[in-house]
Amino acid sequence: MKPILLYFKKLHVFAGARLYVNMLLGLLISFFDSLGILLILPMLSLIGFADSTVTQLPIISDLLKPLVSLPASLSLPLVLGLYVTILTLTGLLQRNQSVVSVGIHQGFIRFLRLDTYRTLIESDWSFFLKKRSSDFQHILTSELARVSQGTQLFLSLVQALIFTVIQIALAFLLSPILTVMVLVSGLLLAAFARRFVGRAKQLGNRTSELSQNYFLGINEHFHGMKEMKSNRMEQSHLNWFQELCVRMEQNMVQFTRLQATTQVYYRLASAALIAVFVYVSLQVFHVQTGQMLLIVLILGRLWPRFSSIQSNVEQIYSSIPAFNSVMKLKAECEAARELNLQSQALQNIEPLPLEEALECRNVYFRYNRNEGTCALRNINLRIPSGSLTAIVGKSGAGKSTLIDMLMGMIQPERGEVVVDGKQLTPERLTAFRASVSYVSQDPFLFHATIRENMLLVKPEATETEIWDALRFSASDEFVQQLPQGLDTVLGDRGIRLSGGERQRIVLARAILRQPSILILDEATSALDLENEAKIRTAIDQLKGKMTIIVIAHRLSTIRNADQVLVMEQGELIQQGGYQQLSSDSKGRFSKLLHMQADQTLQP
Ligand SMILES: Nc1ncnc2c1ncn2[C@@H]1O[C@H](COP(=O)(O)OP(=O)(O)OP(=O)(O)O)[C@@H](O)[C@H]1O
Repeated sequence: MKPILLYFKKLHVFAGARLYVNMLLGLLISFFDSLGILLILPMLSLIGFADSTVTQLPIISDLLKPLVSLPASLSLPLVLGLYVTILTLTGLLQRNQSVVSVGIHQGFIRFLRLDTYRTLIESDWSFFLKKRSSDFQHILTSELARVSQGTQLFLSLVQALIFTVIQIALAFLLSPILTVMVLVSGLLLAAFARRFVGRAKQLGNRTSELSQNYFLGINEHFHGMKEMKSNRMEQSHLNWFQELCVRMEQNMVQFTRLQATTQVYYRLASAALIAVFVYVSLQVFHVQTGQMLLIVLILGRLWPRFSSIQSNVEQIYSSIPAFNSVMKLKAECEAARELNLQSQALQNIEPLPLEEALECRNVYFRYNRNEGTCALRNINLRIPSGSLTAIVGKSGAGKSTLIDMLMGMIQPERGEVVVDGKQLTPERLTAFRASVSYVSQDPFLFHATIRENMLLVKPEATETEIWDALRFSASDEFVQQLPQGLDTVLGDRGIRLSGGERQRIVLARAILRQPSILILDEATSALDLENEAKIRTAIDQLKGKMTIIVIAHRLSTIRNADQVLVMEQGELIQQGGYQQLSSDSKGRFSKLLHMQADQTLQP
């Protein structure tokens, strides 16, 4: 229950006074509902269906007192009118409560989604490296929906308890002994049903686990659709999917069976109890018929409440695993927090441009601190401001890791990253990141127009600035030829660009931001020679205006680099000017150059 109470506290903070208005409405509804029941007996008595003992009942006699002085022809219409008024009032209150309740519920879902998503994106990059993206999707969709449902159920549980307490109080006024008898039976039944609650939690755990697998599976399948189709793996994927769906179905059926079973127990118990109750009341306590009728009426309405409270509790317990997974994710995010998007200070942070040099001093890094292998080992380098630096090396040598380190996306385990002579501390990170533009190996564009994609990084950019950036990346011509030019929608249901075209648009977007440091991770690998040459020339022209760091597989593209860093197995094994390194025939760089030359010459 602890996680639920925590979320209920959040609900309390979120809804504030509305929560109490909602409860007050519930209280009034229960009160009028009870009043409606109480009026049934005077009505029956006035019509002549019940004996005179009814009118002597404790509360009923009070209710009837003002009516006694009236002529008989007036009292019945008055009671009937009162009855209709009470039911109408209850209906109106119920309507208002539904509106208030749905407002609280929907608002709370929005609040939870936003709160979880914000905490997620405030985490640092290392956190995302350790996690599966499908787990985020699972928590943000399925688990959050269960959390919000659980909170809603908790709210209705509180409501049902208020109703029950009022009805019990009413029954107690009419007959304390009988009410205590019913209550003791109810408590015994609840104690017996406890094991069902435990089972409900178990099934809830399984629901979480299965839906996590479901998200992971479909995510992988749709990402790898091309591999799946080209390798004829459709059948094995379908088999996996089918098996999981069957398990999910069985889990839900088991939960429904559990709920149905407890409901049957409650129904049987209520029938048995009412029978015992009527027998004992009449034979042992010699209760008056009118009183008997009224108590049965109240209890008849109370028992379904007991069983719905039980069903609520089972559902709440089955959603506890979802509460736990959201809370676990939030705790992990908070431990990895690098930003506070709600802080006012963040809005006023100015970019920190590179004035002198970006350096690594004795930097070590491991992705997994429990393993011995270092992705970066004893890295010492200096990248002067305004220079063009190329990082080369075999696949897996540590080039991308080094770039992540230079951008402050990951933190050194030992050593330090230094910007203009000062350590890149978490406090300076946001300002530093604001002056870096990065183009990855796998360029990403949103499903939106080209203009929207460009404006994301610089909302105030003018049309001329956008076209200048596109010209820089040699993409102006093909964008002009698109049906709607800059307003062409990209992505799934828009124009699909080739890999090279995407790279060029993303490069234009990076340039539009006018960064102090431009980082290109194989950003021209998908381009044809002609476009690559154009971009190379454009980048060369940027030398001196901004600091450029490129990872290049095609070594011919980095001839104009001021400095080349050669990586191998996480170490920086060579560094120097292009000419200097290529003339060192024993060095790793000249070997890489020869290997590429041989590959190019091969038929
Ligand atoms: N998220 C990660 N978790 C664990 N290990 C990782 C992760 N990313 C990279 N590595 C490991 O770190 C090492 C360096 O990887 P990195 O991606 O930096 O190499 P690279 O030189 O950029 O390779 P490529 O040219 O193929 O992109 C590799 O051994 C890789 O397996």
